[in-house]
Amino acid sequence: MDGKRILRPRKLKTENPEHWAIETVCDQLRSIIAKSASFVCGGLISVRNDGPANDHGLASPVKVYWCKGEDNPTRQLTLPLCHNINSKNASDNLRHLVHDCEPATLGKGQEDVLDPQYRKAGKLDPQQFTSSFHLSDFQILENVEQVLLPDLFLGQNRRLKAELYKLNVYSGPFGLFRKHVDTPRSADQIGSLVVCLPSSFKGGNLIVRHQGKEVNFDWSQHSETTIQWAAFYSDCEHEIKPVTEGERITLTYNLYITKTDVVQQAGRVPEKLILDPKSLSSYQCLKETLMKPDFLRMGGTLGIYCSHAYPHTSEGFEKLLPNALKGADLQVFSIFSHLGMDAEFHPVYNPPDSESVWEQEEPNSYDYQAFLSSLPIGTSDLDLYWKFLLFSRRMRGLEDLYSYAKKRHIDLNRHRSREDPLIGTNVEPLKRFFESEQDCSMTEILQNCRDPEIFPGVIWIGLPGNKEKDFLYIAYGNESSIGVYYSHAALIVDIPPFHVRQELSSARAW
Ligand SMILES: O=C(O)CCC(=O)C(=O)O
Ligand SMILES: [Fe+2]
Repeated sequence: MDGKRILRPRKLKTENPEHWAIETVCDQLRSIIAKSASFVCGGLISVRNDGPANDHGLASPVKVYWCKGEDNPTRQLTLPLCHNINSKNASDNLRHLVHDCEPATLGKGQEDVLDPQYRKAGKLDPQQFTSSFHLSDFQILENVEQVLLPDLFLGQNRRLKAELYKLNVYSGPFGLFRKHVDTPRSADQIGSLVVCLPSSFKGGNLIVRHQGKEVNFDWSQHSETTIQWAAFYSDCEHEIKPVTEGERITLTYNLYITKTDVVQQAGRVPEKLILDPKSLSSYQCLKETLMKPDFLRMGGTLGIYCSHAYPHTSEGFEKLLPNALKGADLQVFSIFSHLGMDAEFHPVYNPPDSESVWEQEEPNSYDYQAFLSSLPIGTSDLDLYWKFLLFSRRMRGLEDLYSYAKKRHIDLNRHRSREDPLIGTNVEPLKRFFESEQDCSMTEILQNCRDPEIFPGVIWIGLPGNKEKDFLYIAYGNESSIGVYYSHAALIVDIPPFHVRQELSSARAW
């Protein structure tokens, strides 16, 4: 599929208010996804000049202790350097720290490789060092939770857990880390946190990007006297520009989501910190649209491509939903849930384009007439056909539309456009080596391996950006092949018909 094309709701031939209202809600959703949610945050803590740490949020100088191996002495360095009694010793210790670090690797595919053109830095593993810096002294995780893990629906109780990952030193004049995305270590990893210790350097900006937006952290100016930090979702691309002078010394942490139990009262999010989805500006816009009778009067389905990447084919990911949702995806999910509508996370498969079964059909055209003749309502009106689909969803929900068609031998496949994605029934772990014995087409392999569902008439919003390996296959036959099939992630939202929305709005006080 052409990734650059904007997927708009299919334009029907007649211009009517219903189609106009669909366009409006799609634009609103696109703008929620494009602008509103945050993907990164950061802060600064000044180090006190002297005297004991006071309660004005100032930090004590940071002591770092490290030992390169059993035969080596344990060394200590206090940062900022000016806090050491003997400045000559301090500079020596800083040199020792730089020297004792091993070259830092980077993840390429499944491997960790050394490539100084791409990453030039030193590292110590957590078992080789300790420090007097503790995130909890400055409530850094609580701050990060407010931005990256806002509690948008009551009872959610998700929290962040940080695991110290490395100490890194990026030294001038060539220390850098080019554009990359951090390798998630497990299904519950949601972000990365970097804490820059007080040590003078120039350059070394950290730039974090997500969907065309970027945040540039220039820590050089206050590098000598402050601790500076940044946290971001792990799927955001980021880079460290070259350090031109000095030593940029960081502690990096992996951030994981955890769900606190109600029993663990201490871990509960205080009620005052739970954001009300109604306070989001996008909530108002959506609510107004949903109250318009012209918008999907008979109900319908939206397929909203996720804005962030998820390890949705990692073992155990399904259990983390919806807690694992990030940024704009969380906002979309919370708003619809709050309005009483079903929003579900599903893997989505883009059709194997080259398939002859789809090639036969004109792109973008449904074989309405053929389908209509197989329908009990016996009408040839396009709009009624459309409404029939929506109506059957109203009656029995999405899943039943599929089994309805199956029972009556209605081949939905024939009525889909070549471009329509297929929706995976469940979030499932990566399937390794599905074997197909004869000459199987890609469609058959996909269908046998995952059995995704075909829903004509889903209104797709956004772009299928991030993809995950979904299954690996070997197809035997005349021309045997081996390959990987990817899936995207989307939120599938069932929009009830207008009269049900009216009931929901009064029952739930929208
Ligand atoms: O030091 C930083 O600012 C970011 C470090 C980083 O991207 C990493 O360790 O993967
Ligand atoms: Fe990184």
